[in-house]
Amino acid sequence: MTDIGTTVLGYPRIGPDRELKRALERYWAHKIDEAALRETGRELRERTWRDLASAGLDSIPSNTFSHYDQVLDTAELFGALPERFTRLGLSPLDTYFAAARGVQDAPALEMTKWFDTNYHYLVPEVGPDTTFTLAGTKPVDEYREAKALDIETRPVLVGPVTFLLLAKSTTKDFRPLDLLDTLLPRYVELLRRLHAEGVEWVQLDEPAFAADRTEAELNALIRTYHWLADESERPKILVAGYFGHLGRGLGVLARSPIEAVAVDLVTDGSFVDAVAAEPALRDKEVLAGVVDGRNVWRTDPDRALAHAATLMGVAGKVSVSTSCSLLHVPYDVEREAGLHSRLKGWLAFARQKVDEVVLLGKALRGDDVELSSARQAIADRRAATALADEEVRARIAAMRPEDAVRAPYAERAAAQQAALGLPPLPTTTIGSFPQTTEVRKARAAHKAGTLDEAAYGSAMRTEIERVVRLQEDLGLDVLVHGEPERNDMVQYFAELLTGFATTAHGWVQSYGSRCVRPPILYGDVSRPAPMTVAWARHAQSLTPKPVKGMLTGPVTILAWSFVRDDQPLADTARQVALAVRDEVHDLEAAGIRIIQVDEPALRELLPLRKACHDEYFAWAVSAFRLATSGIADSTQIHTHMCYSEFGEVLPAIDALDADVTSIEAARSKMEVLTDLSAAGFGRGVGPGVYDIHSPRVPDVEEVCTLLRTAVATVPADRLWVNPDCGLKTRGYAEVESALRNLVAASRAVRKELV
Ligand SMILES: CN1c2c(nc(N)[nH]c2=O)NC[C@@H]1CNc1ccc(C(=O)N[C@@H](CCC(=O)N[C@@H](CCC(=O)N[C@@H](CCC(=O)O)C(=O)O)C(=O)O)C(=O)O)cc1
Ligand SMILES: N[C@@H](CCS)C(=O)O
Ligand SMILES: [Zn+2]
Repeated sequence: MTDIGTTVLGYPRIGPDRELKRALERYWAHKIDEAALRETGRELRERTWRDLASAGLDSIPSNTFSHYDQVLDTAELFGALPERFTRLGLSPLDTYFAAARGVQDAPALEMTKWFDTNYHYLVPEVGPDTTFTLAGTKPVDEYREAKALDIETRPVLVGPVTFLLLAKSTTKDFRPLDLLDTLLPRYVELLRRLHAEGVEWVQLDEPAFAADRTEAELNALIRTYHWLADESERPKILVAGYFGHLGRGLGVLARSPIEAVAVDLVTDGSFVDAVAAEPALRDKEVLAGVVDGRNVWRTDPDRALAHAATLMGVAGKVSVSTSCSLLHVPYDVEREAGLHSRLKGWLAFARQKVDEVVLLGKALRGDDVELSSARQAIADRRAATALADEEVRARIAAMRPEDAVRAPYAERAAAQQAALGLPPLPTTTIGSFPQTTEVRKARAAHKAGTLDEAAYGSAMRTEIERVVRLQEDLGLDVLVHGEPERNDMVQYFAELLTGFATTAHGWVQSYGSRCVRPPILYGDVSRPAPMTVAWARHAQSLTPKPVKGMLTGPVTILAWSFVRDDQPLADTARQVALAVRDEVHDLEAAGIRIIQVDEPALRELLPLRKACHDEYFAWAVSAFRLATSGIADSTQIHTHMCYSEFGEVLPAIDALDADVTSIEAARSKMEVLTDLSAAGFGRGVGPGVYDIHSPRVPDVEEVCTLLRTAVATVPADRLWVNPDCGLKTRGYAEVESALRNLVAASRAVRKELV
């Protein structure tokens, strides 16, 4: 009889009420000291471990807590923070935060998407001279902390190969993976320390192997786990591969002398067959990731048990687990009093998923457990979502290919220039202006019912007027209304579309202290009424300058929601696209001449495996085009992208056919422009010249330098001047100065043109 275990690969850490977010922001504002911040972290860890232990998991992860990001933690742990931070003379914690957030003379590390999720990690910087040392004790400390509570845990670490594959080289022609042999001895040192501490198991995360990998990278995986396993004074090693199937990585891990492998059996349902066919797993423990760590639907117990059962007899031991860390889902659906009870019955957040794992473990052991309520929930959801919105489906079916095509760009560009008469290097912003405490308080009061609709509307209109006047004063060419009415660029729309539900407490960490409440897309989507027109019309009524309408695109709405898993994403995307299209048409009818449809998640949703790229590009691009066509040539469509490396999606960015694309570029010093030009991109482009991730204010000369670089690559008549992204996370003082410098730089470089 195969032994059965239960575990999860990780857990949320921001706190059920975002306690860590509040403590971090208070610490950064010098309102609490380091001890108080650390105490908040300790309380959250204790709560998590106690919850997981009382739920009945056999193995409990630790070191899943972070003050900002687990990749940054790893860089710090191995003494790999760049010198520009370590030489500042700050405390270790402030050095860590300087790397995360930047300070005036030391720009932060780059931040980018954690695989295909909306979580962002900080990109380690390494070069040929990087030396690693075991500089910290965080995994040991957190293990000890749990042990003192009488809770045995399994420290979780970013695996060495994934760490190096995620790192960025500071030197041309140098591959971070070449540092493997200098990094592995430090991991060995850490394993020894953990062993000496009494740690029985350690988890090394290697999600990089859910993407296509070269022979050299697979060899690095082989080398790593032979090297680490060779150490005799070490805990047992579990390697976790998640966010998709492991491809050839599975065979490598199965043949490595490690003790356990965690596999994701949710993302690709067929992977279970490859795992079952892997003879080298017979002496290992396999963690069957059958509970979805990234979506919020209740697990189908029969499917999960069938998958786990397939592995019995194949592996030495099978444990029921989540497909990935639960970092990507909210804490507890029980708190969602406002959710419709029927929908709530279909959902499982992190706490419920732990119970699912425990229940499935018991069922697999042959215990007499009650599965009927889980089965009933699955059946009820199936029955309910089968009730389609026939009107939406009929509209989609009636759409013809020509409905998603605009006139050639040259014709549109001429019509737009005639209508708008903009100067070369026009200046604009990406949409949001700082979300002040007053704005958030007004929204909270409106939600609580203490500020009525009229008073809330009036407060937002006042804010819009303030933002319009500020932009006029700054001398920007294309204005925005500033998005004060939006809690979030996806949630706002989800609240106004049918087919979506939103939560009150469903916070998920996006990066550092920033969180989102991803909406739950459970049914067919339509737009009952205009969503942004009144705000845009109000802003436009205040100024003769063009005001850009501001929408979120279909791909991003899907990427930042919990999506239905009962139909192809492509079908859901078309429904959302049609709703956005309705809004685009209404904005145009209201006299808005420029409309921006943000698609910052275009890169994020790109499948990790190349074999799936073409299918993705086809539906993602056609959804955007469906959303942005059927309008006059003179109406200018903008799109915007950020927080990603764009290399692989450049052809798709081109295929979107937007008139202007604003794109994050400041930290990478305009590199993206060369890449775009090389990909044949020939429309308007606004490379970000102000890094909004940092409180740093760029000076005029710095922006001029970036613009001169840009003008050397892109003809000036196609070049726009804007920040990297929206300004909602920044404060007014820094934003005003930065935008003033941005406008001054644009004017200065304009003069150099001719
Ligand atoms: C642009 N990005 C976005 C991503 N994903 C999204 N879904 N949205 C994005 O904008 N991904 C990539 C990038 C980077 N990621 C983020 C993610 C999150 C933020 C951010 O600023 N988040 C805010 C929360 C936003 C929000 O929902 N605000 C609500 C609730 C505000 C609130 O906390 N209210 C208080 C009460 C009011 C008070 O007294 O102040 C409360 O509930 O306690 C709102 O405004 O109504 C964050 O703070 O984390 C940015 C980039
Ligand atoms: N229009 C949005 C885009 C963020 S990616 C904003 O400005 O916040
Ligand atoms: Zn952005």
